Amino acid sequence: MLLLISPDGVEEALECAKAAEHLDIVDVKKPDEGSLGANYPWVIREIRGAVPADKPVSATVGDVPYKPGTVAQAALGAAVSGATYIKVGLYGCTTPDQAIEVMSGVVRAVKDYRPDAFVVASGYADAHRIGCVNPLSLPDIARRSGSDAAMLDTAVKDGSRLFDHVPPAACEEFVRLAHEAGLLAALAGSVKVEDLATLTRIGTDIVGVRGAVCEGGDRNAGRIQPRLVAAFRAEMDRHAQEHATSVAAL
Ligand SMILES: O=C[C@H](O)COP(=O)(O)O
Repeated sequence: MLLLISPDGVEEALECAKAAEHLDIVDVKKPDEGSLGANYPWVIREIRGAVPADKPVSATVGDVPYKPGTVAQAALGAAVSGATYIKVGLYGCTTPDQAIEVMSGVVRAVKDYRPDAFVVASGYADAHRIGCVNPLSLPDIARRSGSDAAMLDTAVKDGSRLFDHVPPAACEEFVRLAHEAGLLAALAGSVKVEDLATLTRIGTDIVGVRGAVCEGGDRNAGRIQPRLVAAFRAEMDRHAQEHATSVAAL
């Protein structure tokens, strides 16, 4: 399982750089603009320069409206700024067809510019609270739009977590559908260390965190701490090993 960490700007990205050996993807966002809030192009550029070259930089394009042209142009902006993972939160899409239209535009805009870029179609585990597409429709939306991964995060950061809205069995189904479609499955949403056993067991490819690696577990007031990133990674590795041992024993 890959570890994606979301700093809110250059200062925190530098903290991530200190813990670079423990993480896999640095995900630029602007949390005060929403769960997948987009940051400025120059921030993405600066973070790309600050993070070791072998670590991919991801950028969120925002909690986007159903405006395919606008979103495609914004996604290209993120790619031009140096992000190679482009994450789109399909906040304003109420039907799978709308979401496919938005993601198809993103895929074309980004891959025409950089064919090896990795496009992530993200929905929300708490979609029922905001009226957007159903979480389990994301793998099909990602597949039909030519995206590379399907993701879930939570839209409302009020302390409720991924499994509060999409229980483990449904997350397992999400991962299964993503894999069946040839995609990676990414899961996030106030994920904590105690969720790692389940996320590992169900075959999650990427886990995204912020709060869990911030001081005091506070994604807003706390800052990302390299020692918490290292500790989170150690737990991930421990669970991966335990899981491999239990599978081998079957
Ligand atoms: O993409 C990952 C998100 O930033 C997760 O943030 P969170 O762990 O604070 O919910």
